[in-house]
Order: sequence, then structure tokens, then C-alpha cells
Amino acid sequence: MALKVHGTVGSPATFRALAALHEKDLDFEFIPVNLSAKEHKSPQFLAHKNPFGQVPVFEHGDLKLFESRAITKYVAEAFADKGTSLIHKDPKKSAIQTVWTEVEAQKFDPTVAKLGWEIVLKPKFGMTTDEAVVAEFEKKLEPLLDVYEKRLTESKYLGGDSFTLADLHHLPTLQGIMGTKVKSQFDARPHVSAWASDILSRPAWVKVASMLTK
Ligand SMILES: N[C@@H](CCC(=O)N[C@@H](CS)C(=O)NCC(=O)O)C(=O)O
Repeated sequence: MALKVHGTVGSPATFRALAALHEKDLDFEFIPVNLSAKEHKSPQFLAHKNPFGQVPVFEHGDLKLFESRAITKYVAEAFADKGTSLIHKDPKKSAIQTVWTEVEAQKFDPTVAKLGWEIVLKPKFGMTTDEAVVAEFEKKLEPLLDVYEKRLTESKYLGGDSFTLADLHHLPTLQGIMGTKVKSQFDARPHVSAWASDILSRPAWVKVASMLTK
């Protein structure tokens, strides 16, 4: 059964799903969705792909999914015996992994995505960065990264001793922010800095990120 991803190059959520597929070494068809042309808001897309009008959308035979983290979880579970094992089987290890996937979704993503929007995307769209918002979110990031630093002194990866979805989910926003002044906050914390370099240099992620330069 063919695997398909409807998505957009540069979309963090699309890139999250693609990272999981590459880690699993799976062949899939990438179907570009033009956000500027509002393809994701067409009646067809809303009715048959994602009623919330967002990318990515994943298809595996008759299964259709949206929400990037639900897609990565399905890919990790359905193709457990292929490529990198992205999930723990042991219930306790799995629970710790879930804690950190939640931390990414509830704390890291809202903070770092906001910084990325202000510092990277607004200037790209001809809008003015709100420096007060940047300062506010940089301040929020400090204690968050302190918790990450402590966690990463206990284990090499967030979810335990091996790379899992808990790490992978960070990749798109992490990549975006590491090209900005906010990188200094990561560099100031040795374990966070080593973790970021490690996961950003994974071949599967390098493959995804290279789509930006094609
Ligand atoms: N929580 C969703 C977020 C999806 C999302 O925000 N997608 C963006 C691109 S990264 C999008 O489709 N934006 C267009 C829109 O919301 O109209 C996920 O993880 O899949």
C-alpha cells in the first residue's frame, strides 16, 4: 500500500512527518500543497484531506491522518520493524517518552514557534518583528531550556538513552531557531547544545532539511 504525504516544503509540521518517514527508511509520495494559492482551504481539501485546512495529511491505503505528531506515532508503530526504532516498548520507558513528547507540544513548540514567527518569518513576509514579543519569549525559553539541560544530564536523549519521537518532534522548530540569535541560549547549555547538534545532523533530518535548498 502506497504511503502519501500532502504537505508543503518549509512547513514545520510537514517536515516533522517527513522526518519520521525517512528515519523509517520508507518510500512515499510527496504531494505538494500550495499554501499561498490556498489549496489547503479548497472545498475538496477540507472535505477529503483535513477539515481544519492544514498540512500535513498522510495516507496509507484507506487510512487518512492529519496532525503531524499523530502521523509520526502511526509511522513508528506501524513500521516498528523498519529503520530507527522511534518508540520504547517498555511501558515505563514509553511513559517517559510520552512526557517529553508532551513537553515538546505544550511548552517547547509554542515558545520556539513564536520566536521563529517573529524573528524569521515576519521579516520574510515584509512584516516588522515585535521586539517586545521576542524579549518576552526569549525570557520564557530560559527556564524551559534549564529543565532540558537537567534532563539531558540524566540521559542522552529526552525520552531515554535512544533517539525517539520525543527528540524527533523538536527538529523543525529547532532547525528554524538555530539560525537566529536565540541559538546562544542553546549554546550556553552544554548538554542541550550537544543534543541539538546530534539530532540536527541525523541523516534522515538532513534529507528533510535539504528540501529547503532544492
Ligand atoms: N498541529 C498541526 C499544525 C499544522 C499546521 O499548523 N500546519 C501549517 C503549516 S506548518 C498550516 O497548514 N498552515 C496553514 C493554515 O493553518 O492555514 C500539526 O502538527 O500537524
